[in-house]
Amino acid sequence: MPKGPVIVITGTPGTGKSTHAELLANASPVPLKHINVSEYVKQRGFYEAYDAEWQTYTVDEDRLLDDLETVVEPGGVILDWHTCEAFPERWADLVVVLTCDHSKLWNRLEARGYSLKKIQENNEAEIMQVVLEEARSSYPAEIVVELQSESLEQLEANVARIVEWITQWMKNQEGN
Ligand SMILES: Nc1ncnc2c1ncn2[C@@H]1O[C@H](COP(=O)(O)OP(=O)(O)O)[C@@H](O)[C@H]1O
Repeated sequence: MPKGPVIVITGTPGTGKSTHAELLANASPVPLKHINVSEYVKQRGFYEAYDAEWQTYTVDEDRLLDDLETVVEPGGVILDWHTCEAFPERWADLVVVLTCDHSKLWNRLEARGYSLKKIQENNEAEIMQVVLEEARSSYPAEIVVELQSESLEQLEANVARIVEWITQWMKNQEGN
């Protein structure tokens, strides 16, 4: 039996993935290992190059996924990344897509010191719902949940909702 579910938390940069993942890891009824995939890629050198113009790393997906497979396989993991289509469909028990009003998102990314170009790119992606579409085309509809992340109230409610989902998931596992 898996140790716990595998929860993908995705969304445009700045929507609140890491904030949600940290709170969720603390509040979860089963231990969940929070993997911030961007940090993981940097720490382990799973990238091919650094693109200075876009201030991003070109990820070596084969190496990343090979490594992550062993981490994800036992279960009990939160995968926190701004994209989700690279993960094999079978990995995820739940895919949470965070969304945020684009003007609020703009302010968050500005506060983070992103270049104007990068803010614009992400802002546009949020307006076009790029990550949501990606999640919907990569996973079964019943495991994809869209949650708004614009206020602290929503943050708390979202975490509580996912905790409830985990509790139910654990019960279903016991029943199997
Ligand atoms: N629901 C929310 N309400 C208010 N502020 C939030 C919310 N979610 C995230 N933030 C703030 O937005 C910024 C970006 O959040 P972060 O979790 O780092 O985003 P991501 O991991 O998606 O890039 C942080 O300053 C965080 O405190």
